[in-house]
Amino acid sequence: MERPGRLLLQSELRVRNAAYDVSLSRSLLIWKRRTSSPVYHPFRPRFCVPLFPRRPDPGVCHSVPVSEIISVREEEEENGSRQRDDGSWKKIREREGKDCRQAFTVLYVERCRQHRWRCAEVTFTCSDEAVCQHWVSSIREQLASNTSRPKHLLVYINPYGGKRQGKRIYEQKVAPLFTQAGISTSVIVTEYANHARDHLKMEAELKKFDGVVCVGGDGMFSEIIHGLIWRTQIDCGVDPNSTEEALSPCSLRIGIIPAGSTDCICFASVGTNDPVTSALHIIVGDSQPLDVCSVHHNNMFLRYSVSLLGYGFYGDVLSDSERKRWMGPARYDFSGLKMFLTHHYYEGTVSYLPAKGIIGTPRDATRCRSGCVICQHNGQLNSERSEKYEMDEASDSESSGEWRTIRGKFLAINAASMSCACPRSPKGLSPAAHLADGTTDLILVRKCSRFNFLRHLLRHTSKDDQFDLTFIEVHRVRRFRFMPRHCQSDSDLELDLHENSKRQIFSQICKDHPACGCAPAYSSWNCDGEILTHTAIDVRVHGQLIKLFARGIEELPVFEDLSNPCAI
Ligand SMILES: CCCCCCCCCCCCC/C=C/[C@@H](O)[C@H](COP(=O)(O)O)NC(C)=O
Ligand SMILES: Nc1ncnc2c1ncn2[C@@H]1O[C@H](COP(=O)(O)OP(=O)(O)O)[C@@H](O)[C@H]1O
Ligand SMILES: [Ca+2]
Repeated sequence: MERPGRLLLQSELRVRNAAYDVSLSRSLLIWKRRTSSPVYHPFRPRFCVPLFPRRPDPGVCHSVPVSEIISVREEEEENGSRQRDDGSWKKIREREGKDCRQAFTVLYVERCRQHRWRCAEVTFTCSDEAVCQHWVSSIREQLASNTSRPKHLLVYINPYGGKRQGKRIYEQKVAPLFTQAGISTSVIVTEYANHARDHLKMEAELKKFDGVVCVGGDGMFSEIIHGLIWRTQIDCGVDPNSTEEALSPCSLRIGIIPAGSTDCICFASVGTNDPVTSALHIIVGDSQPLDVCSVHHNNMFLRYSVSLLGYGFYGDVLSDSERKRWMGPARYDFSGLKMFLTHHYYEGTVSYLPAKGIIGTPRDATRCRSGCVICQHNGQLNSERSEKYEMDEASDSESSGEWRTIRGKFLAINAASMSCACPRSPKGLSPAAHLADGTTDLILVRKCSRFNFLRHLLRHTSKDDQFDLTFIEVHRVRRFRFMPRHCQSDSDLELDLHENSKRQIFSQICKDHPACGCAPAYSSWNCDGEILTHTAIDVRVHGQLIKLFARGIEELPVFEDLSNPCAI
């Protein structure tokens, strides 16, 4: 068997007017300039920004992982011009040697600022046609042997998400890249809300595809997972409505092309909201598992959530902003300010099952990043647990008293299954939350002054810890329940009868008169950007139920000369 580092090909080729030693192994394509004194650097560095001064001069030596090559294209010289194999014409450069007859272009991923990826290209010329052919076929062979790359994709576009640019973004920025990478697509532009969900549930021929692409915002992504999770359970014979049954993980990966208002699922799993970056993560076949919460009311299934489940502040912001959709993404700023000033608090009881045996807490300084060991460790733990305890987990723990209960008045109750980072808050609602650790971070913001709540909110946008305040508590949990005060048991209600009846009458009178300062009894739940129809809910985390075409946010690489294959 061949060792991974063994060279498959090595030739002297030309890049523009300079000679390069070019080599291909299973893992890397390297081109290294032959002369030791660099005079002319025809290429941009692999990284757009010169972040790494200790690296060898990037004009002299480049390396690209084979896994990050997008495609290879043959170029042919004809009548003094060079013709691409796609038929378009390109003027040959004068400085190219006359003996250079054949050329091929490699398209590859280039990393730019703030986790953005771009498609870069390099053209190699060689005097021998056979050598050129050999290079092209060898690179293509390597790409074809990568089984994680998708070949056929089912694309859903929400034409009305965000600034209504979904269709244009897909056609102009994404589709040409898919074509270059040899990916075939079946595209559906949705005609009504829940079109994508219902198509996935009932019609889509999922066997034909290697993945689903969602062009839209968090609400559109929610439609896609509802369709896909439902369909997977039906196909696997699992009751999708069950509160206790373990759900079957979905095999098809989902790619998100951000074209919505918040796009926090894309931002928190890729590090940026950029359609080209997302398209490239899909092309190279990345895979990132993701936790999903199921939400039930009285044993009746309501919805799934992957990012934020928010009662109080975020629920009110969403309800208010839905009436202002015409404003586009700015509706959240408007409603956010309005709800901050309104300053409603809500009473209720939160019970939760703390996540035991896991590594990590919501107050950690470590962040969930590409290849996260915490997600790997806790993910493994979760699958062992579900094999061991099967369906009895909840009742067992309840009787053994593992559940904890908190009663109080809350400005907000937020459950973040991932950081919920987005451009508005680049570190997110729970900066240390993990994409795939099988837990959600339950954040309780108790009634406090407007000034204190503002301090908490502003800390989402600064380096300060938004949980380091006396009226905030945060717990990493596997399961939780919420019961608004007015739904509590008779004995509870009797205790508060006097105060309660006074309040209920008062709140009814005041429902349409918020200026009097009387708070309504209920808020609603914001579930990944959708309003839930019930306030009393039971939430359970299903670790790693779905997978994205993403790899988590990449750490900024620290290059040492020795780690660079060109320097060895
Ligand atoms: C006074 C300064 C206030 C700064 C507060 C910053 C906190 C912002 C945290 C936002 C967390 C958003 C979590 C994601 C929610 C989306 O699912 C949802 C729906 O997104 P979509 O419209 O479908 O893209 N958007 C909102 C705002 O509820
Ligand atoms: N063709 C359509 N017409 C109307 N609504 C749609 C359509 N397709 C999807 N939707 C709905 O639009 C809502 C918002 O979509 P989303 O893409 O998340 O944008 P935004 O981030 O601006 O909210 C989602 O709830 C989705 O179900
Ligand atoms: Ca999680």
